[in-house]
Amino acid sequence: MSTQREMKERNPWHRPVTIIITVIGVIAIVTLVTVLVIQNRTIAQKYKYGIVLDAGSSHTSLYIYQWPAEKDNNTGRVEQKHHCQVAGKGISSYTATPYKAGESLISCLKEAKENIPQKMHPETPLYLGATAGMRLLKLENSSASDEVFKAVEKTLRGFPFSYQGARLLAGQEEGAFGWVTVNYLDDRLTQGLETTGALDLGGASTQISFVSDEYNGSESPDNAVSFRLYGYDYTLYTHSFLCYGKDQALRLALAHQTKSGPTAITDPCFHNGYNETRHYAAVYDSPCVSDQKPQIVSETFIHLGGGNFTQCQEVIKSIFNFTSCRYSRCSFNGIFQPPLQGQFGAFSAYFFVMNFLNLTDTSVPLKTVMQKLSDYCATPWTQIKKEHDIPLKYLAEYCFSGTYILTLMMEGYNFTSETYSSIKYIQKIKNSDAGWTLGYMLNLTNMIPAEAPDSPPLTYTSYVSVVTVMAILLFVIFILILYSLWPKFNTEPKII
Ligand SMILES: Nc1nc2c(ncn2[C@@H]2O[C@H](COP(=O)(O)OP(=O)(O)O)[C@@H](O)[C@H]2O)c(=O)[nH]1
Repeated sequence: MSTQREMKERNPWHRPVTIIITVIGVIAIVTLVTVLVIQNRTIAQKYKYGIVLDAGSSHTSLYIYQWPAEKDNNTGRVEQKHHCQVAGKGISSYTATPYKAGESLISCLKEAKENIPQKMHPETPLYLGATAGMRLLKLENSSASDEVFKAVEKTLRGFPFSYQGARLLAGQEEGAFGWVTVNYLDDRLTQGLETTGALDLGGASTQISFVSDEYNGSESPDNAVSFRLYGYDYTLYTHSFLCYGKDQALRLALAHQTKSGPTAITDPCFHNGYNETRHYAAVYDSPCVSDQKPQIVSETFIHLGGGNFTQCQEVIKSIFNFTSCRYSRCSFNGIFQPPLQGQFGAFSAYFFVMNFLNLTDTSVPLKTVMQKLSDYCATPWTQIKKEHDIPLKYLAEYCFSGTYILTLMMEGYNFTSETYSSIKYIQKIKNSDAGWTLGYMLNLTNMIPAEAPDSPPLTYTSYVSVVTVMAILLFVIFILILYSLWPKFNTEPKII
């Protein structure tokens, strides 16, 4: 002890040197870590934005997406920042007053202005895609559809965003972009993992899209969409059935039951006690059923409920045509479909309906699911109305919609009681809605590269951790070297 004290006393700069080196070392480490963390945070807080309007048959939705600015054209995750549901019906319902289709979008576009920083407005791309509602309107009245598009375009151009066009999506695009959305959000594309199929049920059309090892696009090439994403090649099977969305399918079912022009029908897909007067003109006012319109005996018919699941299934089966198939295998209506493969995500109305019916758990045996739906359909209308406080128009249709979903899947697409559990009913994946809009924007902004981008070997967090640990290690080694040199320092004053 006394020798040490003597050494310190004889070596006047011994303590100050230690203190100074320690202080400098600590300052260096703190500075290094602070710079790394601040640098990281500043970059991550800068976002870019994109807006997509989904002009569907039943309504229009606006989605705002955001992604970290520095991860443009890279693997950076694009996520949904905001969703706004446009009040009123879909744009295809404004044929008599097209300007109102444009006006209907204004409040959601104003919300978009509030949700995106002002300085980013001019560089925020704005897209509108219209689906089956407008596809039907175009078939029915092409000039009316043009007028609606013009009105919508006028409104969109009046906002400070970078307007990129309003257009009608083809059925294949709707199916393929829904598939891209699901697999992008599930992080399957960057890693080349086995993909998830996509089942989308809208109001006017329904899409099925999946990759099958037994499909390379040579049989029925119209159903093939090929992609190269992140260095992996995909040949996707996709088909969109126009008129088989749940609202048009209900018209097909009603048309089937009223083809002889009766004044009343007992519909097994509606609850016992249900009783509504319907106009023939309204039921048949769609290109999906207009050619089946009976010679009218009366303007209206009484729509009574029968509440019978099995009979409802029979009615629904009759809207599918299973008789002709010119391919090796078909789903229905003579449309080719390869064997089902892998997991499937079922979204949009698949989710709304099955969620309402408490039937989203597909690990429950299909037999039990059918029994529960059968019990629900057999529940009297007065009791259903007492138990649920939602608009009666929607409430009345869940027995039909649930039965339609199961029949479409089992009879139409050929799922079995064994493969039913490969379906997951989904609404959102990591806070972004499942649907075609995200895939559409990713494609149009070139956000998914064909080749795998050169990514740094470490994630940013690992990089910061490694640099910090190495800095501390170097500092400790530096101190140890210094200590090993101390005897030399200590002897010098002694010599003096
Ligand atoms: N129960 C319920 N049904 C919905 C909801 N949103 C839409 N639907 C219905 O689900 C169907 C499909 O809706 P959507 O996917 O928006 O189809 P689109 O309008 O054709 O694009 C339509 O029949 C809608 O009326 C919802 O939040 N709840």
